[in-house]
Amino acid sequence: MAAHDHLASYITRTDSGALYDKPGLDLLVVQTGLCRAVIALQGAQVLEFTAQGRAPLLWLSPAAVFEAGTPVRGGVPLCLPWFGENTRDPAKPKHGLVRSQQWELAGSEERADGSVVLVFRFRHAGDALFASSFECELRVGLGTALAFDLALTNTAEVATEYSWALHTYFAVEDIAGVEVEGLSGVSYRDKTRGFARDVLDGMQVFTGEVDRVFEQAPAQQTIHTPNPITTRSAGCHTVITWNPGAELAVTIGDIGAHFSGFVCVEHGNAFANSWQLAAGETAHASLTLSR
Ligand SMILES: O=P(O)(O)OC[C@H]1O[C@@H](O)[C@H](O)[C@@H](O)[C@@H]1O
Repeated sequence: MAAHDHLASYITRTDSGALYDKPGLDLLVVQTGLCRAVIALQGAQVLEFTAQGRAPLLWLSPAAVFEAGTPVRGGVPLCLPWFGENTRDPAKPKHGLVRSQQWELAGSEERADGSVVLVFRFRHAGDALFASSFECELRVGLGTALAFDLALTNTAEVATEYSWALHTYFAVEDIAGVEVEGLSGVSYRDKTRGFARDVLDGMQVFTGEVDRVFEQAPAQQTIHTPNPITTRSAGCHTVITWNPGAELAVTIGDIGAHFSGFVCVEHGNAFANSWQLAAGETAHASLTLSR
């Protein structure tokens, strides 16, 4: 594994000023024979991924804000240690704390197939936002597909509940034509109807605001849009489908009229699938995305 202070030749350090003309965040650009990726050290958030000869996988909002402590709209933010509103204290930030904090690049590895893996670490000491201490390792695999391996360790002395999701924004031609296959027959909670329960019959389509949490979801989905996208997961039992639709999007500063260019199909463990980790326990999950 290459030490983080001697970057491998395929990694370039840059910042959001140089890449997006919006200074504020440190970025890594990875360029290999198989792909190009841009990753923010804040949140270990992959912002762009394009496999050689393929269409870009991810959507990064043209209106994204690049400021320390502000989540970047697009790519693959990791929401953790809680997903969505904090149920015990709704005044706390939505989607936890790791997406808006700096991570450490702990190393990188090259695989025989030409793919590379960047290893990111984050340690939380335990504070008023989240009492238990924990450690996360996120391994980001960059090859013909984009792959994530998450290891979360509860380093606190008490058992703790964690909910989380890799909140992927996929680039689509037009949300109105998108169909997500692989969730038919699965029970979901509909956030647009007070988390009422329902069961999806057929494809998930997006004819307005969609905000659904599928529990006990299957391990594979296909997102039908020009250049379809495949998602495969292991150990992720919750899938969230989200697009705000035109009306709500105008109230979200970093989305606005751009809402039709993305669909969020998020993978993790939340609600009934949240992780209960004993003191010292580590849990693992993985996700592979390709187009
Ligand atoms: O604006 P945020 O905090 O990134 O959240 C975006 C969306 O994330 C989704 O996962 C939630 O289900 C939505 O309810 C939420 O609006």
